[in-house]
Amino acid sequence: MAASRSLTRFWEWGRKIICVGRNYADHAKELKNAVPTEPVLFLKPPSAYVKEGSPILVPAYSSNLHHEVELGVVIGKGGTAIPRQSAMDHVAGYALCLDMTARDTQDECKSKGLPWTLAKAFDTSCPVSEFVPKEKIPDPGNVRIWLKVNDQLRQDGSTSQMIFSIPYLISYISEIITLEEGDLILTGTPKGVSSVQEHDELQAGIEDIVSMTFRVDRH
Ligand SMILES: CC(=O)CC(=O)C(=O)O
Ligand SMILES: [Mg+2]
Repeated sequence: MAASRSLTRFWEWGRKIICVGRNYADHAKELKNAVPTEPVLFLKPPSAYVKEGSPILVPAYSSNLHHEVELGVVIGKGGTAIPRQSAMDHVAGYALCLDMTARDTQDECKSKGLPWTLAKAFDTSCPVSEFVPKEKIPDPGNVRIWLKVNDQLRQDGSTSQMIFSIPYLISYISEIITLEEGDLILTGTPKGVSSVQEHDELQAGIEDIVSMTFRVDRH
């Protein structure tokens, strides 16, 4: 008999990680990107997951690895073309996530018109916290997410600043990509992204609901 799986360990399910870019106007502006009128989507593979206790690895080809703290939405019930009105019924819970980004590689990909895979999808590019059940965040559209590097606050934003709301994103994404139980949606980062170096310590949290700590290492 197959062992039953629990969404509290969603990162073990091997499901999709769907990321939304430029969902905060202040971050789009700090990188001199246009504020989008439609969600910008990209993917990470499940091999991008890393949990506390293991390091975030700087890819050998990058010398400018950035942190991006983001609220992650864990899908509990799959669907295609999910209406916005019932989108939150598909959410099992949340996780605090980092969308680690090789910014120098991303800039090069952008200038050559190439996809962002090398910049965004490498092993350990998606550090995640423990699973946060839905009931613990009654209003995911208005929570503080923050990140410190070596005890210095770098990112401190509220999900109320998102351009596209969580129900809108679930509905929009599911029109294009069928959502499955165990999928994770990264909802974009607020301003304050910056470089991390080998041996840095990253601490991040969703208010005082959940926090996590990671060390940075080199391949
Ligand atoms: C410019 C980016 O890397 C977009 C992104 O991931 C974001 O969160 O915004
Ligand atoms: Mg991001």
